[in-house]
Amino acid sequence: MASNYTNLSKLLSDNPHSLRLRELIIDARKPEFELTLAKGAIEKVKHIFKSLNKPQKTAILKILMCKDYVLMKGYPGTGKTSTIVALVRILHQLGLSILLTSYTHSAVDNILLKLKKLDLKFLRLGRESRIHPDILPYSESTLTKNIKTVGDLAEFYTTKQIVATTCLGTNHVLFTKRRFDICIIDEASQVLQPTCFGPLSCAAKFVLVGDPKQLPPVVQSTEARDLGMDESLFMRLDNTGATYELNLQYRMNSSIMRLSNELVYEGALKCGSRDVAEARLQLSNMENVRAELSGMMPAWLECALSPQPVLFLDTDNISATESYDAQGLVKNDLEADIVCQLAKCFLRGGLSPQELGIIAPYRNQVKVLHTRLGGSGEVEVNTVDQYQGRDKSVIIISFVRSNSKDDSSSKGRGGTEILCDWRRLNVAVTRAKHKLLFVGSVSTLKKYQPLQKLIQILNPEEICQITSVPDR
Ligand SMILES: Nc1ncnc2c1ncn2[C@@H]1O[C@H](COP(=O)(O)OP(=O)(O)OP(=O)(O)O)[C@@H](O)[C@H]1O
Repeated sequence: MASNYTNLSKLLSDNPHSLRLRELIIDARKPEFELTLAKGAIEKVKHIFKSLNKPQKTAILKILMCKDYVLMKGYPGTGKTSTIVALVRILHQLGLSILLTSYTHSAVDNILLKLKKLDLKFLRLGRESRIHPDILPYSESTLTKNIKTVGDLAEFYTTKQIVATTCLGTNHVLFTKRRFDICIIDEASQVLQPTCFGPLSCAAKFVLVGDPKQLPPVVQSTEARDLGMDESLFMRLDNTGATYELNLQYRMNSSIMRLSNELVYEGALKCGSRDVAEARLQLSNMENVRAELSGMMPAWLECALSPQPVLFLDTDNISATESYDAQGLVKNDLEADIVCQLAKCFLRGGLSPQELGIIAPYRNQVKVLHTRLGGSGEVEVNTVDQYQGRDKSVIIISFVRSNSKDDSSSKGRGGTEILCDWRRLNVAVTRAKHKLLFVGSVSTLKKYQPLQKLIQILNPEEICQITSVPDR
């Protein structure tokens, strides 16, 4: 919290840079752009542009031409990381200094691992315990090990062309000494506005990379949320004419992508190639599993194991009612049984455990599933929040809620109920590459607007009734 106050005081400081930032952020002044690029600039970096698609190229060109800022809106799987890597290479080649930041340590290091492979040199600030082991050779303590004098240290801090840290890491002494040509904030739609002001105050212009249709900043206090604390800077600046969209995605096949398009993106999301659009789950041993189970396999399981990419398994016919543990936390044991049976079949069919992901909106259900799957090795079970920015070949989502309470009681839980959050649902449905399975009670889930919409947009063959309880 203290660094957020410090950042706010920086924004309110009496200097030309803070004044310009206030004009852009508080007064919502339109950002300015150069009309052309400097001669020769494109020639120098043409080879880096080659691997990018058209929206990615446009976004980078606009960044090179901007005088103030650009927002790069990256829908799920559209190559945000690849585009940031290309951008950093281009800026580096053009001799500009770059401050690279993100909300989490893992996102910073994800980009740095790719820059390392390309042989780019950088300084990674931050606690060593939070830095990826392969990035440690670029940490401050490693790189300053042989520096003996204050003068040499000052020179070291002022000459590193690429410096990377989290948004909260910009309270380092280095930032009192220098201003970067450009600062990039990845995962910007998850960062609190005052936290963003830290990196912004250290650079002449900035690039925010994010997607306001995915998770917003985490704000625990309902009062603060109601007062607008969860509005990210990305969201605030999204309508000023500086947003460039990356809409070609390389993750989901077309059936999975359609859900997100109909839920939130209004058809803007497109498959990057035919191969991506048509990709299906192909498992080497699935035919054998089907043969072994033939005659014993209920219709819903047969349907779930078929190559069909999207399926909602409805539990209404088996009364898989939600329950509560001693602390009053919600779980659903029967849904957990169904998820485990599905997981076991996919693993026996030849799916690698690393390519199977299980999502539950409630932590208690995550715990139950973890315990049940204990024997299955590395299958990751997590909440939606933990899955942002990640993908798996197959995703199974257990929605948990199943009750006979009337409509008004679930509305009573109102906007704070996790299942009412469109952005969380959007993140959940955009993690699977080849197959996406939902498990839940249609009659209960219809009481939550985003899920009502999801159920409504599914094709009839994408909904299947579970008619028999799986063995434990
Ligand atoms: N122009 C491109 N042409 C072909 N493939 C691409 C292109 N850009 C990105 N990709 C591929 O798309 C996949 C996703 O890229 P990347 O990890 O950069 O996406 P992202 O937007 O950061 O993902 P997330 O939504 O998880 O944050 C990668 O496999 C990457 O190689």
